[in-house]
Amino acid sequence: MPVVSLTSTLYILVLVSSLAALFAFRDYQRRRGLPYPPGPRPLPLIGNLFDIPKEFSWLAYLRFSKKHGMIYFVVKGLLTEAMAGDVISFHVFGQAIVVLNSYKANKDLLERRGEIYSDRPVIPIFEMMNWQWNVAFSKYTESWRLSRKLLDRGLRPAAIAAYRPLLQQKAHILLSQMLAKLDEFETHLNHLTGSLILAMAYGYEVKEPNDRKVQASKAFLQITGETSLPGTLLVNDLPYLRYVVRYIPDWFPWLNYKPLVRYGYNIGLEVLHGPMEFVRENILNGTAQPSIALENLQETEQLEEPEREKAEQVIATALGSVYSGGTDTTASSIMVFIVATLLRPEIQTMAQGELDAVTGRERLPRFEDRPRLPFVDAICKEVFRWRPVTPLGFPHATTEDDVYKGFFIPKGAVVISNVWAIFHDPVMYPEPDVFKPERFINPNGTLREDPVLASSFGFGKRVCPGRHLADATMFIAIASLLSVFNVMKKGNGTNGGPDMYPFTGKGLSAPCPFTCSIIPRDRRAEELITANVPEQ
Ligand code: HEM
Repeated sequence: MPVVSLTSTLYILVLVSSLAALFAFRDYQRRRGLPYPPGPRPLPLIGNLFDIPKEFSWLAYLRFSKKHGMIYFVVKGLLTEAMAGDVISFHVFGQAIVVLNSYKANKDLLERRGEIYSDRPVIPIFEMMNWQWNVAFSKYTESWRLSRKLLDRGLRPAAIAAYRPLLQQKAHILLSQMLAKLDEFETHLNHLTGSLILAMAYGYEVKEPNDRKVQASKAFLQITGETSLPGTLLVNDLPYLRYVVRYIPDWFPWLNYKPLVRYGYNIGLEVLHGPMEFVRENILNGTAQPSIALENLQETEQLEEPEREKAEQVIATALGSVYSGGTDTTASSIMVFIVATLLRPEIQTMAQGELDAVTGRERLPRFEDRPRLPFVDAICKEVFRWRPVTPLGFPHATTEDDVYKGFFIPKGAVVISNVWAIFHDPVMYPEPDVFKPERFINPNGTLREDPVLASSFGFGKRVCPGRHLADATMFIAIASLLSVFNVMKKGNGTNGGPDMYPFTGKGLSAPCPFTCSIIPRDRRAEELITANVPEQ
């Protein structure tokens, strides 16, 4: 007996080693001997599964990047370090993951070679929830192009400029809500960004602070953030698992995805169809308000079936993607501003001085004031840099084999932009962990433009279509808040360091719940708020 079992063991060993050697040989042939970008040594089969942490992976990627490629050189007699490990790679169950840690590598690949770097990886959990319709997760296909064209048209700078009165009105509502319930600032910020997108996209007016449509988009983005990155869910790293998970009993740990899939599936349907049904009903009743949906639906009227149905599907998917992707990102960025103000209160005083000089405290700030508010603008820029809410952007995928700096990047590789690494490079941004809007002010007091900051919104063909809206919303919300409110630490404690305000560490990085005092600056501020409450 023991002899038979020894023989079988030997057979298995020989088979496994031969298969491994065959795969290694075929992989070597495919790479034409070129190496993959540097990275930690993978273990057999599972690869680097345990090297990629489930939380704050941008920090781990930055560490690996330094470990695998810091170079040192002398500038003006000083020993200077720079990152050469700007492209690193990992393998998880045979899937190549390439992380781009510098602005240059992201521009070179995602933009200049955009034709082969603009796909999205298949994320099994999203397919299980039936979320492939979403523009952000869609493969690089013709239907993505159609939805994307609609979004680029509806959210282009000229279109956003036309929405300025609406943006100002929403900012004034924010101020009045803050005044009424000072402690509920997070709810008010979600209301601001959610109601703005729902009004623009569907002509839907949010009335309740906890409106169901706003909650649904928040839930959608939260699931996205918590499940999309490599290393967060086993089923994403080992896609074949999706075919067996339905047979796994509910009590089984790690692989019980059924509740998540059910929840995500329902939220997905709500986001995709809910607001569109609202618009269609209103068109029938003759009460539809101007919106991107209405404008596009009217254009489809002259089409015949099935073209008309297809066009309506493009509108629903494009707007469902905007509604699900644009709410929480902007609201979280304004929350970052509040945390930054708590850490550096003098920033608030400086910005208020600038605002008061422009408005004379006779009125609230407007978009036309922006050129005369460089410091407020610098605060918005520094918020994006200091704590980017999407520190790893959203993963791209390659559609062809490629070679960069002598390294092989295979077709189907997941490509991640480490925006955090770009924004925390001490050579480009000295003292990167300090919130310092001053870094964007020129010695003559004007605003210093920094093209690198655009990285907050991704790269190439998949760059965020909502970036102009996000930028405008951030400016008007921050300028309006600063002009009438003081943000202060609650109680009489010290302001502490950045660790006092922890951030979430999966996909989307937003401040964890915190308390603070947001109170009107004085009687004049209260009068300005109440005099500007829009009629609803
Ligand atoms: C502070 C606010 C925001 C940030 C930081 C942000 C960031 C991003 C990033 C990093 C991407 C991925 C880009 C890439 O793959 O290279 C993205 C994609 C996207 N964003 Fe935003 N975004 C914000 C606001 C918005 C808003 C307001 C909207 C809608 C009005 C929006 C809609 C989208 C959509 C639909 C995509 C998918 C694009 C595609 O795959 O073609 N985002 N965003």
